[in-house]
Amino acid sequence: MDRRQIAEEVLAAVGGRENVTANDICMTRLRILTEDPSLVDTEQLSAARGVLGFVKRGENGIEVVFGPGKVEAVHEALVQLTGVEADEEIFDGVSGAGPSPLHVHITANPLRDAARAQNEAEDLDDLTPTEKEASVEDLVSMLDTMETEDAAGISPVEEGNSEEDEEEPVETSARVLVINGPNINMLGIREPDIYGHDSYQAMLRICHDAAQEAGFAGCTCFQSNHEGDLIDAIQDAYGTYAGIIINPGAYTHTSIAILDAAKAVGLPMIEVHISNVEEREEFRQVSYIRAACFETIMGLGVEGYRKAIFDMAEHLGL
Ligand SMILES: O=C1C[C@@](O)(C(=O)O)C[C@@H](O)[C@@H]1O
Repeated sequence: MDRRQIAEEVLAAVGGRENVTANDICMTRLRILTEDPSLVDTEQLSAARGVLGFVKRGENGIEVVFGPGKVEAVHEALVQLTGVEADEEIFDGVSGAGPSPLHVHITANPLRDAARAQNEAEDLDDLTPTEKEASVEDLVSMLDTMETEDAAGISPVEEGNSEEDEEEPVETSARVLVINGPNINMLGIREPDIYGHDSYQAMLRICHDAAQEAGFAGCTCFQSNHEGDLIDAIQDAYGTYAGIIINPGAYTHTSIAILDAAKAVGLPMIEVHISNVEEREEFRQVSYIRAACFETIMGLGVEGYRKAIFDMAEHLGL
């Protein structure tokens, strides 16, 4: 991703460099004040590469959402292109509307398509509680058959590091991806003395519930017995998910390629193992993925996924 090209695309969408009167960044957002807000083309903005969504602030302000770790580079390029230095007080005194709902641009990929399907189906507000239950169940089984359960999504979450963020919390669209490697789909059947009696379905339910309780907008569970599929899932998560919970199964101990994919996308990751691998065979003592994870949870059975999701939410400031 060429940061300068992205900054140029963003600038073109907000009415050109002359239309930018001030700018700043926070964790995942590029903040821009425009001279003439009517020149902002939100469709064009949504289509700009790397842009996950935008939030309008007051009359003239707009926050453009990028994945974590991307916004600084784009901001740097934007400052160079506009010659307008960052101003931390950019939105001080911006009156009027609080943040508008987050508009999200989603480009095609299988996980996102699953997300979109669920997002549409997840519009449960006008259903009765029983209908809601039923819809969630239907959805879970539908997405399970695709080896993907649950919502996928969109943007990372930002930390409320400014005063007005604390006053006007933006509803998050942060979604978490749970990736499981080979044989995890055999939970409940597979060596129950080591992995317990809880089924894979039970684990999916834990993830789904935990994600909802922890404040995520959704959760996708993906399982594959194939290394390349796991790598694809990690790559597809880029720009879509706020964080990844991963149990690579036996690939934990062998796969440099999965580690490389994790490092490539740079998303916050937690490594989970159902069993306590530290107390097992010598060959399980190596974990390649650990180098890309900020936390490892092991030996808690399927409950480890719940902890991971809550820890991820805390890490993201949800
Ligand atoms: O498949 C698995 C499951 C595992 O990752 C766990 O969750 O405990 C531990 C791995 O060593 C093993 O190969």
